[in-house]
Amino acid sequence: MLKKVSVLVAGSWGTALASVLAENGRHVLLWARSEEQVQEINDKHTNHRYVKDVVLSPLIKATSSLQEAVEDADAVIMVVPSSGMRDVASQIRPFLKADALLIHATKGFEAGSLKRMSEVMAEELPECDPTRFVVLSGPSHAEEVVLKRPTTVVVAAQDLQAAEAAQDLFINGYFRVYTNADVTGVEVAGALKNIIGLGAGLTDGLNFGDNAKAALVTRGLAEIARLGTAMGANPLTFAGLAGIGDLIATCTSKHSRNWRAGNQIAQGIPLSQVLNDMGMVVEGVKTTKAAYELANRFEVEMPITRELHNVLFEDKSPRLAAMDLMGRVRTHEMEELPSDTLTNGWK
Ligand SMILES: NC(=O)C1=CN([C@@H]2O[C@H](COP(=O)(O)OP(=O)(O)OC[C@H]3O[C@@H](n4cnc5c(N)ncnc54)[C@H](O)[C@@H]3O)[C@@H](O)[C@H]2O)C=CC1
Ligand SMILES: O=C(CO)COP(=O)(O)O
Repeated sequence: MLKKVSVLVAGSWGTALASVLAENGRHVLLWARSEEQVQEINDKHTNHRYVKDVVLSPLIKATSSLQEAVEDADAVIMVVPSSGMRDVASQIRPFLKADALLIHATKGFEAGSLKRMSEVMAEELPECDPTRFVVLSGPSHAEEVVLKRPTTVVVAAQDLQAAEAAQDLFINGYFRVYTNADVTGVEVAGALKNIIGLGAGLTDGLNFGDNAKAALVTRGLAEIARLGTAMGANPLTFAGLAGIGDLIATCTSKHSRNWRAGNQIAQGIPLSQVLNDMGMVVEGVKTTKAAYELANRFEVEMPITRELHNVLFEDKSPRLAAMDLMGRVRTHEMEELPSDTLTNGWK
């Protein structure tokens, strides 16, 4: 029985996941970095900056002490931005029980090392069994989850019992949780969909229309699956919730910070201002850089990622990037399949 459950940290997604746990009758300890936020959550049962107009369950209590949050916890849910994962994982190491169920719901890679979040956790938490690390991902905007709108996610772990323990912890009538064994695929899909979400915001901002967005999502999925497979993922994972599911949610929703960032860039607003004004994490920007580097490392063709990289970091005009994408050398739709499969049907 998982008695003490903690969520790190009290941003949008951490607060939404804490709400699901509270709905399931769990007492949740939510780590917040500022005393003001702790007081707001404990006294007013709100977390206004991150989840507007929502009254939180009294079962959610906040603390600013990582030690208090993690000590004796049976399950710890890590929902820090990817840029903070290593630091927070190293800080909790002295307090974390080695057999605690460790779940992360972060969508990104570590900048520089290009490591997946579970790899970063494994390095910083060597006492814990990495086969029991769980990643939770899928189409799930915090804004809808706190309103108890029907949502589906996937939890992946190498160890089936760990995945099922995470499934038991979160599943309820509005939050349906599926299991999967493909940790790499679920992590890669969750991180890379944000790049395409940014691209969808750009596409919509440039009024390119529905055909262009459908193309972006479909060809985006193709390059996500290409890199993911090269990194060891099961290609089928990309047809699931963490793959096409989250692409649909991110590319079609105005809740998406990545979509909104892309949309603002299309209006000519500088990236630094977009990020500053958002006041919340836009993982897709750093992930575009990481994926561009991963594509080079694994020698995988990722044209959308490359063009977006050039728009974000090389000052390329989004219209020129779109023209260059459309003008690429002609190719087969399933170019990554073995050549005998490609010619099949034409013989
Ligand atoms: N918001 C959403 O709907 C969803 C978000 N996610 C993912 O969850 C992760 C967190 O995102 P959100 O909660 O949405 O972000 P957010 O911007 O709403 O909140 C971020 C939180 O992280 C804290 N923080 C920032 N830097 C930190 C650091 N270095 N160390 C510790 N804490 C730090 C902030 O104080 C804030 O509480 C991201 O990887 C995101 O992609 C995943 C699914 C849904
Ligand atoms: O991951 C998300 C929905 O599944 C949230 O997307 P954004 O970070 O773009 O808001």
